[in-house]
Amino acid sequence: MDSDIRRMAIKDAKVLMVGAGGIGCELLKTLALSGFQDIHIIDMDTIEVSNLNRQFLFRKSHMGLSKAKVARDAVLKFRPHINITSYHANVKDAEFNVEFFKQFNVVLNGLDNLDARRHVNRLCLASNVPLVESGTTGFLGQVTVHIKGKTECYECQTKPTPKTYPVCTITSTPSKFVHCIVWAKELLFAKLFGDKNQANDLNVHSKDGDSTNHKEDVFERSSEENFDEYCCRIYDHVFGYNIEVALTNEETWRRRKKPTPIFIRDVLPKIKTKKNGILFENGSVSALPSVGLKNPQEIWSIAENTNVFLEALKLFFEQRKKEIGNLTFDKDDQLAVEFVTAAANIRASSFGIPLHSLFEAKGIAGNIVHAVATTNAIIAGLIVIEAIKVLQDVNNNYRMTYCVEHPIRKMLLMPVEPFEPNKSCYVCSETPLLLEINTRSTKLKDFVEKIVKNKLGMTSPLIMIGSTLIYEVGDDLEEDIAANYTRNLEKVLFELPAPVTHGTILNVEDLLQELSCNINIKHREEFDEEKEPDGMVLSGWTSQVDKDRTTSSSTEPQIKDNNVIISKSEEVFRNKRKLSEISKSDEAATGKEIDLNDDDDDDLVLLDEDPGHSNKMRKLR
Ligand SMILES: Nc1ncnc2c1ncn2[C@@H]1O[C@H](COP(=O)(O)OP(=O)(O)OP(=O)(O)O)[C@@H](O)[C@H]1O
Ligand SMILES: [Zn+2]
Repeated sequence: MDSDIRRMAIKDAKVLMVGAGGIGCELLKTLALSGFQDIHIIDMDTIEVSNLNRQFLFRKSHMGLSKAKVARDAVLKFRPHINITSYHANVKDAEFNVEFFKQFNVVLNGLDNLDARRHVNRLCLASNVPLVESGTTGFLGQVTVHIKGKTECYECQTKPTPKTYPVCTITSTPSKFVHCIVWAKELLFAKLFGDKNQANDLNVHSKDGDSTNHKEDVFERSSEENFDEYCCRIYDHVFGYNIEVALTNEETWRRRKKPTPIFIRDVLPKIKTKKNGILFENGSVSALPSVGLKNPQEIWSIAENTNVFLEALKLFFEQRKKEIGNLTFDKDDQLAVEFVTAAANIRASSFGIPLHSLFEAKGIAGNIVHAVATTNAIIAGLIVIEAIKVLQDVNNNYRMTYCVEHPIRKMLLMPVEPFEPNKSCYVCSETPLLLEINTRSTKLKDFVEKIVKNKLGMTSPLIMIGSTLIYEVGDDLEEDIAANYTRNLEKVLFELPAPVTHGTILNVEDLLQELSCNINIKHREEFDEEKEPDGMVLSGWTSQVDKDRTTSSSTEPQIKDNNVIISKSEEVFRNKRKLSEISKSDEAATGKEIDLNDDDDDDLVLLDEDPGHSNKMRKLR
């Protein structure tokens, strides 16, 4: 009987899948094999070679084709009689509005970024369609269920920001290889190739507080300097001179191992002139061939790192001149990875930190967590289990399930009961927010960028003050109205047609997401540049970002990231949050605390599996 009900629920269901990547391919296959007959799938991407190792519905011949379409065709080959509709599009496109979402019984996410997840969450709330959300990071993964009014929504909990490091650790006292990587990409790379106007703490300060940056133009090449001379000078400055200056701060080294300055003359007694790097097939430049290196898994000697550093630096100036001034580190930029690896290794050597291979350094610099196909398969299976429960809607026994890397209570899959909606969540509970802002100096455009788009995640916002419409986004706006909005963007809040002052309530609405939110304005004259870099503070719904900002400096190097990693680290965090609650019962049973929230990401904590030693923990390095 039960199985009949289940079969009917599955057969009659119309489901929307968002994302046809690692999780999506597994999910589409599992849905089809479980008896689902009407599946719609949205993915904006085309197939790349890097997808083929785990997105098994795709073959080499599919490269460049739509993921959604190819996934559909592949599954129809073994389930020809079911309906699969594919959309090669961004889920944030206007066609996927509330009306579109309403036709589905459940929405299943297999996405890789926060932005799209938040958007789908809002559309599911607005259309009252249950959402099964998922994510994986290597061996870790999770499936969560979000049902309007019954469970927390995807945004009820604040999201953590990527891990940051104290400025002084990066600039003066690195103790781990990751500190050298952050220094190499966020400071050195940024200084040499990035936006010159950005704050950059590359130069250390001597004991009298004087910066080593005597000459403003220490990183500029002078007209009489050739490239080889310039590269050597930069090398000696950052690895030699700067370290010598740092050593004058005796207090710093009282309890620490002193670093060793490294000058070119110590590493490469005779500098040979080398030929230029060669162009890779895909057009990217590499310094490796000309310095006689090819194995990315090998750890280079300090002389080899020096050669790579000098060659890469030269190649940037000779062959990628046009990009200089606009570059930010990108893990897919071969030359940038080579430069950062070499620079990080030379610095690591100076500080007595073990060196790493290009492959390892790239992983650390790009925050790459290698995908594990089995985790995606397990997560896809769990999504289908939860989707079936949602469709049957019998006894509300939904579970948030976390896939962990090491057994906890001998379990690798940890089911947790869902939480209730957070009453102060501005997304599902529509609670008002408070914005402290200088209404006399802040322009509307700053409010739109920093608050409406970045913080509130709105894509098609409309801003009202009382009954006055002051800003709106839309393709079909009449010319004079659009021009009026553009003028408003340049106005200070106080000067808008309906002036924003202390006590004003702004209404911000996203028409596509059907989300509306009231923001109470509190005028404030001064903001701390370091702690409140936005020059405005949104509260009521406290985001992790705000919390972190108040404790760290604005110039603090951050592991900035692509969406993949932000969303993935967030999933790890969510795992930890829920698991820390599970750990409470373990704590009671074992009398020991399970340190799942251990901040030091080098330490893994594992319960001893031997029942005789069940209250023991091992700390793995
Ligand atoms: N806004 C969006 N609209 C539609 N599809 C999206 C959107 N954002 C992300 N996706 C899709 O979600 C999928 C996520 O899959 P996955 O995490 O495996 O990433 P990937 O891009 O395939 O692989 P990787 O990033 O690991 O190289 C991708 O296929 C991506 O195109
Ligand atoms: Zn919520």
